[in-house]
Amino acid sequence: MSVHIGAQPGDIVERVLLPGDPMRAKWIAETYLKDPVCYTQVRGMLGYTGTWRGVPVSVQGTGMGMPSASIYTHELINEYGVRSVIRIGSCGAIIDSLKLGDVVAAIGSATDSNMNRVRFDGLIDYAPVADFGLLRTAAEVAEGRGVPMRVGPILAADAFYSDRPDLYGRLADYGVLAVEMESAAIYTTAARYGARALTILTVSDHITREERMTPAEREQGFDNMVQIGLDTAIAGAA
Ligand SMILES: O=P(O)(O)O[C@H]1O[C@H](CO)[C@@H](O)[C@H]1O
Ligand SMILES: O=c1cc[nH]c(=O)[nH]1
Repeated sequence: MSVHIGAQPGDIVERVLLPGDPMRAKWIAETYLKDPVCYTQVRGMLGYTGTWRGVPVSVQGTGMGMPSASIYTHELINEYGVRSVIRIGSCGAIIDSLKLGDVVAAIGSATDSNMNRVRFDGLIDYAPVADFGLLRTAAEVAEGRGVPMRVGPILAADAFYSDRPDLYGRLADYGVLAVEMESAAIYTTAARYGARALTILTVSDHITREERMTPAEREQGFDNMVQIGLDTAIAGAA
């Protein structure tokens, strides 16, 4: 086992879905995967492996925020040989044209996190981006399913409760679609260790309209996103 994941070598397969919420990982495993096996309960951050359309897939909770997500992404890639990670999360819409339940894929992730400033000594504004192959596959899968999926940049924020909500409006002026809290760290960690990463999100809140899903909807109301994530994860392996 690694420091934060209680799995043995071989328990986790090379393609992993990453919800922030560990209870969403449990729901996905029990709802979509065949013969799911829970391989870790360390810190309550549940992880499962099963099969989707006959192909082995793992699903691992990451917790909230970039420090937590980067721990799980690092250990999955470096300790368990994971080659592709697809975050499936909730987000707050920044732009007006998104509504609750809409699906978003993050082509790139702006961030207020200090982690990459430390990495590059504050000299470079590193641009965390999605793997193009995964993004293209997800776009094709969404289209094939008839699910409109908005592709664009998002914000990965350290704070859920921001003291600077005025910045959301400015980000919208620059085409930033939505805010969540992990994508920049997952994209950066995957890039650093030669793995592929994508973030797909479902709009659970609207930042300016003050609309929001219930906690139960955030845990289990994401069918379109989950199935796009699963089909994208197994593309080429089926
Ligand atoms: O629904 P998840 O995947 O946890 O993602 C979003 O929800 C949490 C905040 O409520 C943060 O983790 C944010 O990124
Ligand atoms: O990080 C997040 C996730 C969902 N909704 C938000 O407003 N922020």
